[in-house]
Amino acid sequence: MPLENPHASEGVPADFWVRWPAEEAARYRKAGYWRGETFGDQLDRWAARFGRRTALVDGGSRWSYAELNAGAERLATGLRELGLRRGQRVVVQLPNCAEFVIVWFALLRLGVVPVHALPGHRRNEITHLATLAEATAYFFPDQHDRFDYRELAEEVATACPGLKHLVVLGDPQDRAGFTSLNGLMATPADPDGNRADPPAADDIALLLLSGGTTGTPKLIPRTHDDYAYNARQCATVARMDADSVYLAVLPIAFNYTMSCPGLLGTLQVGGTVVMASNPYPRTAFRLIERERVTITSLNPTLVPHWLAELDRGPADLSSLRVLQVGSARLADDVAATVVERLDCTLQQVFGMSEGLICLTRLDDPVELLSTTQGVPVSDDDEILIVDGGGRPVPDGQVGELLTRGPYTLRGYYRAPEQNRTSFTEDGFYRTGDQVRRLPSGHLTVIGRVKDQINRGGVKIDATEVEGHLLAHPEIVSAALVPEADGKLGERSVAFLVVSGEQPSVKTIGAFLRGRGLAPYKAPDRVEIVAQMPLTAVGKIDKKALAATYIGRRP
Ligand SMILES: O=C(O)c1cccc(O)c1O
Repeated sequence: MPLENPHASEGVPADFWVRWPAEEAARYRKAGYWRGETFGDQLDRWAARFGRRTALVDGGSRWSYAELNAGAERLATGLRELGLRRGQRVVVQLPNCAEFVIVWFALLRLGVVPVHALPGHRRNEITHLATLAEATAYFFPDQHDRFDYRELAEEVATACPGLKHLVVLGDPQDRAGFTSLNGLMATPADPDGNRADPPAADDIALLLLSGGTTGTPKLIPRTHDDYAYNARQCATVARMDADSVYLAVLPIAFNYTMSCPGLLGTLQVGGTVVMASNPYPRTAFRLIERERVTITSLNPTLVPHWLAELDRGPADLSSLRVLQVGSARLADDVAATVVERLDCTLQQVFGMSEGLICLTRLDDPVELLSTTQGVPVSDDDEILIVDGGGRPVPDGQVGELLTRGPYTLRGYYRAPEQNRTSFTEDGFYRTGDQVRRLPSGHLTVIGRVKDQINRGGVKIDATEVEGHLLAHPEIVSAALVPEADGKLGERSVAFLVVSGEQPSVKTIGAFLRGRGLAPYKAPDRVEIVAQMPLTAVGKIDKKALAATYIGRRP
């Protein structure tokens, strides 16, 4: 099956992915946004330029740029000998560790496309991703966070006959059909072989996951060209340089941690990336002290834990210059506290794996730093803020954010139906976020129109969970609705109409786990109702549910 529809650039709906129109692509190249350089080539260039500088720190092990490149070279050779080829897709589900980075660059050097699964995903999600992407391999750890991924891999392999290779980081336990990642990483390098059939810079480099609102996770194609630009712009705005030390606290598979500026933004300026193996502030503080970390990124849920850890005892965070907070709305008062308590610059981040990234600028006045979610990172990010009828609203008024630009997708991967509704005819992506724009260009996130719960920065697709709830024999009707939560920002409430015995949160959670759903998607609260309020067109009226049963204030 061809990976792309050759007519996509002529405006014909693409089955696989939608390229930017030729005119825009030419403009982005001319402007120097798209540089025609793959991530494999970038790693070569960085290794030549930054050779012995430290690229990566993971626990006690340190990798120079030259060592990172050599490691990626060996693994790429091993993966090629295993049979992986340019254009194939693989599911990668690895925690924050050096191996994630080596796997990522080895794959991209060959033009094999990683699908960025999250550590919390389980049978249902991984099976869906592997099936949708027609993946030929699955990379996973032996164990992580008290979960054994080897069992999961065996279940997934049964459900996905197309998965030829199960590549495990750590102990394969002699399980049949498992390939040891460490073994592959010891392959003698064949650099020429690895470059025999290189990808193009405007090919899909990776597939990110959408937060989703339509029942099943969607895949976001990102090219070498556009993703490198994303990382570079964010690194410039965050004023990163070769002395920057970035601490990866949130899952590395997140777009936020990968390239806003994250891992990729740091590497392209010759800085150092430090992997935190867990998100606890104590771990982070120790690493900040030891490695003299200069920048890290958190979500709003972690912020109070950091402040509490500061209260607990002295910590030397003097090296920290920028604290990014994003992936959910940071409350203005918490932002003000961060500005006051931490001797570094708060940088609010609002963005999406689909593309557009907004950052507050380091020299923004405190008022803007603590009440807005920043300005797009590219001069060519196009922003429209529209009312329900699609008409632009004046500055200062709230509307839905639409966007288009040099690193914002033009269509989801293999989702022609979805693409008809997620994009305007002229290629603007409908973000589903409600924002307000100040005359300075700063955006403030007010709410959302999409059917989603943002649970501590992790997005849950309400429709997807409702579909699973309806599979329960006694659930007649189901609606998942966000509710304000002091710790998570939002938590999920499942409103249920049931025919038999009333299920509890616990039994519902167990039921969903049994269906292979990621545990974070289970409702935090269950509310049984006699019947659902309906809208004029007969859909469940979630606004009415929220108004009746949910306190508006946290
Ligand atoms: O949700 C966000 O704000 C966000 C920020 C940076 C990068 C992302 O992918 C995001 O989803």
